[in-house]
Amino acid sequence: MGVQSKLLPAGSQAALLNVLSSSLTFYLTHKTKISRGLYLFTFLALVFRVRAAISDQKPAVKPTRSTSDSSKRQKVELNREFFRNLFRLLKIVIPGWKSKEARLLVSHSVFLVLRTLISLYVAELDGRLVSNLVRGKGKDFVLGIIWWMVVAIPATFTNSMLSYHQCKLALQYRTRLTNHIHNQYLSNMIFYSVGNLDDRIKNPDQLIVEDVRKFSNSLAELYSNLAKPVLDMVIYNYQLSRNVGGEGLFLMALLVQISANVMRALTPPFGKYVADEAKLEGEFRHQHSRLIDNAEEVALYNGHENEKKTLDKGYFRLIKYVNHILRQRLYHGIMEDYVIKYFWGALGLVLCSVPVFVKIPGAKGGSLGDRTESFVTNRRLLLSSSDAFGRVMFSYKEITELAGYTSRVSTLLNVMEDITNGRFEKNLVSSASTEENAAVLRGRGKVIEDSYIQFTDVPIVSPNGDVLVRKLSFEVKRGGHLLIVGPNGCGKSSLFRILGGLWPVYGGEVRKPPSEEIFYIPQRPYLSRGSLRQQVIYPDGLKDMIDKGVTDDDLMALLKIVEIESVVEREGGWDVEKEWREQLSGGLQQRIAMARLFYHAPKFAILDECTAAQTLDIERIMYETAKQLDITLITVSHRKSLWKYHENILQFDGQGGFVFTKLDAERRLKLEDEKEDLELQLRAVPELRRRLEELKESFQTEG
Ligand SMILES: Nc1ncnc2c1ncn2[C@@H]1O[C@H](COP(=O)(O)OP(=O)(O)OP(=O)(O)O)[C@@H](O)[C@H]1O
Repeated sequence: MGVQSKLLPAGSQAALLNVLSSSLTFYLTHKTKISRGLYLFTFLALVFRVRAAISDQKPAVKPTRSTSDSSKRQKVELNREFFRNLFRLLKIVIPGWKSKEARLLVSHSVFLVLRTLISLYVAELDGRLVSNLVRGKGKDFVLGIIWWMVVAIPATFTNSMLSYHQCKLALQYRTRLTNHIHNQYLSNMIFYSVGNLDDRIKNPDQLIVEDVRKFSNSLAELYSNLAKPVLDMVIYNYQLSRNVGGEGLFLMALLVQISANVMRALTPPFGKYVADEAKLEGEFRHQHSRLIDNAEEVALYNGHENEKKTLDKGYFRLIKYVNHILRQRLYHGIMEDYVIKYFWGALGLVLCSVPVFVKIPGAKGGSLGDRTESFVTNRRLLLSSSDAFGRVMFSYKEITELAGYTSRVSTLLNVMEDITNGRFEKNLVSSASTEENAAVLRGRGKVIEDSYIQFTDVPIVSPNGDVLVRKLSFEVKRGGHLLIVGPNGCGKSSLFRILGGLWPVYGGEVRKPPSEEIFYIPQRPYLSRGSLRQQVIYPDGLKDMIDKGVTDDDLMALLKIVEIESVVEREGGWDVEKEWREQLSGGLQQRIAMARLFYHAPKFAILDECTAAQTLDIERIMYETAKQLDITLITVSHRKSLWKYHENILQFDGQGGFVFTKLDAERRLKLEDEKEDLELQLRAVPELRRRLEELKESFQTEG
């Protein structure tokens, strides 16, 4: 069944609710057998409709690791899945009956009831005022106006409190949800896994910032947009049925129900539209973020034309979809306006005319003043009632929009939960399906905490299932500095990702010290937001630094080692905050990272091409200082100048093979030089051969 039909029952339930409230008031005002029967019938009809709307739906498919496009599975319907997701989110945003949110909801509800009662009183007052006017009772009229102004004080206070409560609730919901997501997102390295090990979420930033806000607003709005009109409908209808008779009201409600059913059949799937639009907005925004992140590279490549095409394409996709939604809203708006405002308005006028033409038991007499008073009061009640009913009708659109945001936020929570439990969805490379590789992917290895690093038969597998090395074995004991070499893409950095716990261990055994004893320095070091001091001590904060007894002078001494102490003065002191990534050159960033390594002085350090932009002199200072600090080094580098600082070498061949052996740097350098000489000589052989042929030819021609 399509999405469309699932979105509409809310509208027809609103209509049915109206019939129910009419028949209830009919029953209350005319306690006859017929009215009781009508009430029971409509009540049961409503119950069945709600049950059908829920049980009609099949639960969504549970995701498993697969290569399919998850967006195809995304459903935005008012089904069991939606209610389950909404309930789960409600438990997060309203954690208990004693929570601040619950208290806010209660006081919000009190103001909702208060407002309806005030409106009811105002309707009566309005009727009395006009009646006094028609009868020419000047004194009563003036007193009525003064009273009207007095009543306006609690009325306006109530209105303002209602909108204050709504905004406050939205803010509270957002705070709860954002805290909940941040707690999960920034634990177990989920922020890394969401982007790198799983394909389901393309832009978590959009989900956390935009969709959570929209969900919170939508939820807070829905409560006031739904609770108040439902309450209004019951109270106004009760009052109306006393004034105009229950039969007329019931008949009108029935006609409204029929027209609501017609509208139901013609309403497009707005919930799905909202979710799809948010997704396209996210993609477009992500493309802009990418351009900002890589602005320098794009500018130097003169790649703006290419980038413009990508951005234009992203915008065009988004805008094409928004236009489609706009058109749907236009057609739907025309139909909705006609039915709700004009058709139901006409029905209302007919209803107001009932007491004029029919004698209602208990109603006021037939003088012009009485008729005017009852007409003005009834018309106001009817307007309020139909406005309330209209809002319940309109709220199905809001419910479906809420369904869209619920679906997006729930997807984020589901993916984070799956990742925490080790379940990923990622498109796999074709080689992953071979029997041998599939067996590797099915396996699970052991991670044991120890005082040194050791890999025993551990496969190196990329997140898309590419088996780079089938069984890797090596070890790094304290002081056993290791050099890792191999061609591009052979899995050198992947080894560190497994060591750092970013990628799963598919087999064998990994022994490693706790993560705080291993430090990582990449080629382009990470510089956080914050002061210059924070760059040196990252990920420590100022408090950690003080607790460790380290002072700014100590930090300055570290910068002196790598010869960049002048940076502090040049940049305006330790406390200056800047976007350091843009402020400092690549070489300076690398030296800050070295100072950071000396500050933390971990037991093991992984240096991934981290001296690429440095002179041999600085490189020497760095390695010698690290060794003095008793840091065991694991280096990835192609620089021969670094060999002498290492005891062992792990050499990948790029075909899945590797050698782990002792590194006798001097002997190896000699061999390497000899090899290079021979290669040079070999390269010269064809040229020598050609020269020889030429000489032979000239001998022959010269006889
Ligand atoms: N997040 C990821 N998702 C999918 N594949 C990845 C991911 N990260 C790395 N890979 C793949 O894993 C393989 C090994 O990458 P790795 O970064 O370990 O190479 P490397 O040996 O360090 O190369 P280089 O010397 O170029 O840095 C590459 O084919 C790369 O495309």
